[in-house]
Amino acid sequence: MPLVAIFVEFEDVPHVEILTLYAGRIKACDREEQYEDLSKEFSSRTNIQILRNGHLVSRASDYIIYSVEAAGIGRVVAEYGPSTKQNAIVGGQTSCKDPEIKAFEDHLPPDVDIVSCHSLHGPKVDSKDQPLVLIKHRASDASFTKVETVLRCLQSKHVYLTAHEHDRITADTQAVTHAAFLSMGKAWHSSRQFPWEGARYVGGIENVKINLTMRIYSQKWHVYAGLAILNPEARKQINQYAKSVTELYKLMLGGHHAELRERVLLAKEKVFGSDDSKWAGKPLLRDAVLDQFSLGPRAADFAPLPNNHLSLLAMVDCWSALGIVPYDHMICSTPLFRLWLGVTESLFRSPARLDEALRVAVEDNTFRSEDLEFTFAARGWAECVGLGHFETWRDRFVTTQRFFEPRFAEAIEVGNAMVKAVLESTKS
Ligand SMILES: NC(=O)C1=CN([C@@H]2O[C@H](COP(=O)(O)OP(=O)(O)OC[C@H]3O[C@@H](n4cnc5c(N)ncnc54)[C@H](OP(=O)(O)O)[C@@H]3O)[C@@H](O)[C@H]2O)C=CC1
Ligand SMILES: O=C(O)C(=O)Cc1ccc(O)cc1
Repeated sequence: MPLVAIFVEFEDVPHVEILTLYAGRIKACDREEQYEDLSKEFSSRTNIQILRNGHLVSRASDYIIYSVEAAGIGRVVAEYGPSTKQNAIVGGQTSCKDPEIKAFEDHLPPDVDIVSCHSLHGPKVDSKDQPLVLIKHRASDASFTKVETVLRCLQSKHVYLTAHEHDRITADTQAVTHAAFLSMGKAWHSSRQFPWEGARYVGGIENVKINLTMRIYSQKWHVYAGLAILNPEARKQINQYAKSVTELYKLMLGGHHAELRERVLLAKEKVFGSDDSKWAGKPLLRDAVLDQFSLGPRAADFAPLPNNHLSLLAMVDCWSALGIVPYDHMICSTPLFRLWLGVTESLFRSPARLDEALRVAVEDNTFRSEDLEFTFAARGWAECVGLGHFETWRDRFVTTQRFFEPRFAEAIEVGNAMVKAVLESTKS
C-alpha cells in the first residue's frame, strides 16, 4: 500500500522514521520550492518518490499523513484535502489534535476515513517500545487495521485514544512539563548564566534540568508553541504551574516555613498517596545514572550548593491543584515527561531531601534573585499562552535559543546520551 507524507524536513523526528523504516511505496512532498533539493536527497531511495506538491501526493495515495506545523494544519489541509483520492485514509502527526481533526472534518471529502497518530517522543529516541497514539476518528475497522499495519514498522506501543483524550493527557504531560523547562531556560538566560558553570547546578537532578532544557531550546519553536497554544486543555495547566511557582515563592520569601511545609506535604499526599502507594516498586531514576551526564566539569569531592528545587515543588503543587496523578498517564508519556516525573519523585521520595529543600527555601537567600527570574519566566510563558500570542511566544523562545546556541552541539550530545541511558536503565 503506498504511504504518503506531506511534510517534510528530513530530520530525525519520529514521523520521518516512517520514511526510513517503511518498506512499501511512499510518495512525499514538502513545499514546492523544496522539490529539487528533496528529489536529489532521495534519489537513491527507490521506494520513495518525491512529488511537487500535496495535490499530486493526495490524489495518488491510499494513506496520507500530514506532518506540518500544528498552526498551519488548517491552511494545508484546506489546500490539498479536496484532492484526496476516493476512499483513502488521512491522518496527521501534529502534537495537538483539536485543530487537526477540525481541519479534516472541514476539508476532506466524506468518503475519506480519518485515522490520526502521534509519536510520543522526540528526535534521537528509538521509536521501538515508545508510545504511539492512534485515533480512530472516522474510519472502518479495515482502514484502521491498514494504518496499524503500516505504522507497525516503528515498533512502537500502540495506545488507543480519542482526539479529546489525547489533548487532555498531553496537556497534563507535555505542555506543563515544557512550561517548567522553558521557564528554567528563560531564568538562566535572564541571569546570563550557563547553569553548568555555576556550583548550584551540580548533581543528578540538576543534570536532568539542564540537559532537558537544552534539548527543548535546541529544537523548533513551533513544536512547543503549537502544543501549548493550540491545545485547548493546556492553558489551565500552564497557568496553574505559574500560580504554584508564584505562591510557593512568596511563602519562601516571607519565611513561612510551617505553611510552606504543610502545603507541600499535602500536595505530596494528593499526588503520591498517603502511604506513598503511587510510587513504583523501584525509583523511576537512579542518581548514579544521572550523575554521569554533567555538562560542566566535576571534581570528585565537589559538594553541590543547597537548592530549594522551586521548579519541582511547584510541579507537585500544580499536579495536586489540578487533581493530576502523573502515574495515570505513563501509558502515553514522553521520555521527557518520564524523566521529569523521575526527578520529582527522587526529591519527594526522600524525606531528608525534601526537608532540606524546604529548609533552604526559607533560610537561604543565596538564590533569591534566580528564583525570582524563574517566577517571572513561568508567569511570562503562562500569560503568553493565555493570550494565544504565537509571535510573542516565538520571540521569547528564539532570543533564549540564541543565548544557548553556542553550547548546543555539546549539550545535545550529552542530553541524548542521558535520555538513552535512562531509557535503557528503566527498561524492565
Ligand atoms: N519534532 C518532534 O519531536 C515531533 C513533532 N511532532 C509534530 O509533527 C509536526 C511536524 O513537526 P516537525 O517535523 O518537527 O517540524 P518541521 O518544521 O521540521 O516540519 C514541518 C514541515 O512541513 C512543511 N510544510 C509546511 N507547509 C507545507 C505545505 N503546504 N506542503 C508541504 N509541506 C509543508 C514545512 O516546510 P517549511 O519549513 O518550508 O515551512 C516543514 O518542512 C508538528 O505538528 C509537530 O508538532 C510530533 C511528534 C514529535
Ligand atoms: O518528549 C517531549 O515532550 C518532547 O519534547 C519531544 C516531543 C515533541 C513534540 C511531540 O509532539 C512529541 C514529542
